[in-house]
Amino acid sequence: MSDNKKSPLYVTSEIGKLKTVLLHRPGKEVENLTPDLMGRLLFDDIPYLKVAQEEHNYFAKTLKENGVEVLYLEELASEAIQEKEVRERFIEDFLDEANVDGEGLRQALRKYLSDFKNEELIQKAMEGIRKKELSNVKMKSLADLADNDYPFVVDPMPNLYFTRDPFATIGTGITLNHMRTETRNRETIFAKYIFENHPRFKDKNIPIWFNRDETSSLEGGDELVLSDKVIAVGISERTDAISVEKLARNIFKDGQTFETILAFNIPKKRAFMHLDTVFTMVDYDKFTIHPEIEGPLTVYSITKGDNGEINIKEENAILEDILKKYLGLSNVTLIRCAGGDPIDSSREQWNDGSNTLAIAPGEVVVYARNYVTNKILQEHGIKTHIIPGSELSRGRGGPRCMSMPLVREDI
Ligand SMILES: NC(=O)NCCC[C@H](N)C(=O)O
Repeated sequence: MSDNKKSPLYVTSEIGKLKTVLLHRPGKEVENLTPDLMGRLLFDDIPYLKVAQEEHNYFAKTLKENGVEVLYLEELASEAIQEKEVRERFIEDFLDEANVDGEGLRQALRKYLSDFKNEELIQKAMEGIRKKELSNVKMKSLADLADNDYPFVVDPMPNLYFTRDPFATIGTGITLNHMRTETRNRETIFAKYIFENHPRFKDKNIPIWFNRDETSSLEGGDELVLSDKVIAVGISERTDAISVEKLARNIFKDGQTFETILAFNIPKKRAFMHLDTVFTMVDYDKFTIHPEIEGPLTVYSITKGDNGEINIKEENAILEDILKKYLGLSNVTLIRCAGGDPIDSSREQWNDGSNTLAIAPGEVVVYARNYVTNKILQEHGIKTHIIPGSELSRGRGGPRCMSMPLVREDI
């Protein structure tokens, strides 16, 4: 893929030196969480925003100090809607996807949003709109008069700081994902507008391997680029098996270097919502793993067949041997979360002990609170960049979940 090195997107591994990454600093959307909303909006507690932002700033600073260009979702999105026609289209799509029904309410919201500058409009779209914000806007909506208990006219999107999930960079393209839940599916509108309209990406012929109008779901936390030939995808609580097959057919057709997709069938449960909550790559031949998935794990290989067809096979070997075979390695080490101790590993996995972000081969960003696993990583020769995550982890995501690499060097 060396001809493509000028592409605004270029990711051929999980561990190549990280050059450009997309983050979102958590904003007021997190303060629109209430106990009644937590379950539906996929949080287990309400983070203290001030501290969550400080922790996030530390994360961004760690990346910048290590030579990474940090881009912010909120900035790219507001730069993408500069043209009046694009901004208007964005508002209409946003209202549709927020299920704002009834012309009276839509008119009130259009009027309310018309005063916002682009940056403020994007922030507002992210944070949600409380009913009381519309008290000065004349509204003629029967629904508003009748359903007066619910405090929002538009729900917040508190999971946006997990930039890993709504789209994923693979090679020089993306999957623009269809998410399992409505709350997370709404987030994909920002990536759609960025890739279609931002000068950095617009007209750059970025291939889209999977689009958000698909009916089956695929989420970025399940998509791991292990090498320029091999992709791992989780079949999980969030990603359907059929989505993996669709991705394989599209990516194999497109002339990229990828030849195999390893589909990891993992238990469907909240704590393991994506493959990257239980398995990440930390070095050429080393991976973190949560021991609880090792027993139930089944891996299927999908390879390029003749005439655009694909071959699907259940792999009958242990995970180390499957990885050795497809990655052409003579040795593979699986580093178990908290060394496999049943109590420490489930506690640390819950707070993303297995969810590392590699910034170079053998160098990862991890949360301080997972000190048992971090020490074991260090004993395996892995350099750990330790960041605080007491508030950030309340959303159930770690450093890999909070980052979407756009460019990495080849390994
Ligand atoms: N890749 C990841 O595992 N992302 C973490 C997403 C956490 C978020 N609260 C969610 O449930 O979707």
